[in-house]
Amino acid sequence: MESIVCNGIGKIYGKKQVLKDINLTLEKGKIYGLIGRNGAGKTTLLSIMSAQNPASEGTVTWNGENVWENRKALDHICFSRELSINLYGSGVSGMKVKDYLKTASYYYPNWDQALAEELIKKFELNTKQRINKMSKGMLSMVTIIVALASKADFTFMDEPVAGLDVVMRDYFYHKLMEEYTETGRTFVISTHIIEEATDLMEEVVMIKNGEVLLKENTQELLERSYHVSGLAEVVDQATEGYERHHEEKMGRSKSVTILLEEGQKLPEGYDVTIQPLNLEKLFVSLCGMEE
Ligand SMILES: Nc1ncnc2c1ncn2[C@@H]1O[C@H](COP(=O)(O)OP(=O)(O)OP(=O)(O)O)[C@@H](O)[C@H]1O
Repeated sequence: MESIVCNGIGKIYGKKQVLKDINLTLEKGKIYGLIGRNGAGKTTLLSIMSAQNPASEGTVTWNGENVWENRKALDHICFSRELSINLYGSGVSGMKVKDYLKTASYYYPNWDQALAEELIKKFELNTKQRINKMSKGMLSMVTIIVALASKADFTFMDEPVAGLDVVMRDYFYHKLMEEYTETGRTFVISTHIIEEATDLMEEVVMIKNGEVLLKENTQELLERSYHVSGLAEVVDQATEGYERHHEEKMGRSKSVTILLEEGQKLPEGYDVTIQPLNLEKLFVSLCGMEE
């Protein structure tokens, strides 16, 4: 089975360790959601997995081959980087969209020009416009076109919907699913708009402070995540022995998030309210601010 494997990836910038011992396997034919707070290390990880940035420690392999400076492996991997103010001053910023897309078409051996043109039309992009004259949403559209038209087996997208209006976000999710269903490519999508994208994610990879906090089938994760609230002492009794997170106290009441472990059932016989959590709320529970 085609896969990308991160083996003990670490990244240090100056004195700061931004990724620590990342061990991750990405399988062919899945959509992964990569979520983490600002600065958690998502972009750094995607750039290392696509060999755009060297790791300080560890290796990334595609089908067992190190991806670093490996043209054969990189033909199968696309990281369509966010076009942003960061690129201003670089060669890319003054480019016309059509020239940027032409460069991408040379780079990716399976480039699908018909798909690129379909997306250009749907997004109503003027391809004669220069990158540095585009709005944030338009820049996202260009990165989406490169990602989808690359037809790379492993395609990474960093906040692809940033700046897109709700109509365009909806179109993107639809097009992504269509592409995924037709081709069985693997997508890794980092996003801060978690709720909207939950249904797309077969697996969720949560990054916290440069480490993988969890990697799990999204549905299974949600089926074991609950919010328990009520009188503080009753909540404490009801949740004893469970994996607990994010306790919040309000006067005599409290709430806590519990994650059921294998074989564990929900607490019974206590006067508490138990509600399932959505992915966004679970994320806040696991990665939110410390009390
Ligand atoms: N080129 C760089 N030089 C120094 N530090 C960097 C560099 N790139 C990223 N960092 C630092 O690495 C850490 C992780 O950044 P990264 O961009 O990977 O996070 P992220 O999870 O993608 O965040 P966001 O959601 O805000 O985009 C941050 O502390 C950031 O300041």
